[in-house]
Amino acid sequence: MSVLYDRVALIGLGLIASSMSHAMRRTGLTHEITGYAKSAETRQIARDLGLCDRVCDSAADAVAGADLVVLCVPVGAMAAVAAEIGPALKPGATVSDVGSVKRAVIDAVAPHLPDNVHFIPAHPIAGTEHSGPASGFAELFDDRFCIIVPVEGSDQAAVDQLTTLWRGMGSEVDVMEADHHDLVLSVTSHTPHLIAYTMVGVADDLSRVTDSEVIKFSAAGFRDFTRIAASDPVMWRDVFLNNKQATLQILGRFTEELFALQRAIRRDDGAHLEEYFTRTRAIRRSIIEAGQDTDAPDFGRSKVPGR
Ligand SMILES: NC(=O)c1ccc[n+]([C@@H]2O[C@H](COP(=O)([O-])OP(=O)(O)OC[C@H]3O[C@@H](n4cnc5c(N)ncnc54)[C@H](O)[C@@H]3O)[C@@H](O)[C@H]2O)c1
Ligand SMILES: O=C(O)C(=O)C[C@]1(C(=O)O)C=C[C@@H](O)C=C1
Repeated sequence: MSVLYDRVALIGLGLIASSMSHAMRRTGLTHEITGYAKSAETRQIARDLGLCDRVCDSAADAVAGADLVVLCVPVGAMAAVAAEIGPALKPGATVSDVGSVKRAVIDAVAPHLPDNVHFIPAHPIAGTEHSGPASGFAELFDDRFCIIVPVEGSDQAAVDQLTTLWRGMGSEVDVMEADHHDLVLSVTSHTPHLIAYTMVGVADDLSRVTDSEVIKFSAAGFRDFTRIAASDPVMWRDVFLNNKQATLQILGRFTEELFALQRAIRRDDGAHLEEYFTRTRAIRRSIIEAGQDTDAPDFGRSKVPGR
């Protein structure tokens, strides 16, 4: 594949940025990668790993002269980063992000960007429970979706170039409107994470009662929950605070269904339970048939070499 952007700046050097760096280098999508992260410790780890061609000590230095700038920081940090880089951006550059929430990121970032850059938000639907500069790997985005969320007036040529980059990193690209993205992701990603956090929290409370039998005898279902609930606390705090409306809407639906199942159990209503579980089993099967279940059969992706 040929070079798509001469210089790419990655702001925030965690799981997603480090995976992007590996994925871009895998097929030579850029000549130079610069990077910046808030903590000096992270910047040093990134230097030791050779994650970027240059790790800079300020975000403004990292973006100077970059043709593509990708904000890879927690959603709650996007506004401050955009304010810092705004005056240093190269005219004509594309600014994108990888935040898990789109409407709040657009509202936070857009006001800080000059008119002469292209702002094209994006969200790779790929991740793991690990974080930090050492957690990335080149295959993270392979056969996963990346959703591009063009804003009003987005330049089509710039959108096409970013689409080609994500395809070059292994992803399939789809386009969505921001509010729709946030509702869909609250169903498929955000609320499931909250439920996993809750279930593991309940088990942790219980383990004090049962003298850690919950941990000792944890079955496959619970282990899957623990993987999800090990995800980065700051990232997920920011996801929920910035996708409040959709999360509360889906949680409302979730608790209604939970109460209905609770009532079915109390009333010995086996028919309701069996009908419900038959319906949900069909969803799992349709995901597998659509080829979206790239994680099965292990627990997540913890067996990927080097992680
Ligand atoms: N982890 C996932 O599964 C996943 C998947 C898709 C998208 N995302 C999104 O990608 C973004 C990054 O997530 P990640 O998993 O790579 O997180 P991470 O915790 O691995 O990395 C975040 C990085 O941002 C840096 N950072 C934090 N605040 C900063 C600031 N103010 N200025 C500069 N750097 C700062 C941290 O030092 C760290 O290097 C988030 O917005 C997240 O919602 C995550
Ligand atoms: O596999 C995981 O660990 C993930 O949770 C990744 C996952 C998700 O699928 O929900 C999490 C957050 C994102 O924004 C995108 C992907």
